[in-house]
Amino acid sequence: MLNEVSVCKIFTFDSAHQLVGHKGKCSNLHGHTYKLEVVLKGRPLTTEGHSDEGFVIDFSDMKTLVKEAVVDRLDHSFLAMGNEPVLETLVSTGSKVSHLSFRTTVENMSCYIAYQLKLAGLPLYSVKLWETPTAWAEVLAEDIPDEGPAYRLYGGCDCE
Ligand SMILES: Nc1nc2c(c(=O)[nH]1)N=C([C@H](O)[C@H](O)COP(=O)(O)OP(=O)(O)OP(=O)(O)O)CN2
Ligand SMILES: [Zn+2]
Repeated sequence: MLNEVSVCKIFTFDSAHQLVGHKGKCSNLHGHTYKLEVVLKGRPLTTEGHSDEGFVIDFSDMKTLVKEAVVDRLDHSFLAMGNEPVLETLVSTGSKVSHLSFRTTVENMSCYIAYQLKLAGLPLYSVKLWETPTAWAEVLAEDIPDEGPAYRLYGGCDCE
């Protein structure tokens, strides 16, 4: 019986957000360079002579799939819950907005990303999202319910 192996690829993206109602400085509009660690788990391919022999997944395919499913959508966008006073101006002036409909904490963002990667069919093990060089949240794929993460939704969202 072949054993499973975890593989990890790291991505970065830059986004702005605002935590309305936060007691501290994060109630201001501000930005982060997020660092995203995606871990996939599976059995390395055993097909002799195949390009992917010995791979759980080719890192370059992983890069394409993760960028398509989440990174390119979030990069250089405003991460919107929907209750931010600046949102209407951003939309009306054509700025890139990710309409997420949940409070854009790093906890919720990590769950959202994990759910999107599961929906994309990746053999996800976990997602770790660094919001700053000193703060991260991590979620295991098995802890994301099939019907989606348990954050409170505010209005409609473009997540699906
Ligand atoms: N549990 C959470 N706490 C906070 C979140 C969050 O998503 N989850 N988010 C923020 C802010 O958006 C932002 O990330 C600021 O965080 P903080 O660590 O306080 O940032 P600093 O730049 O001050 O970090 P230092 O490295 O300590 O200078 C707030 N809290
Ligand atoms: Zn922040």
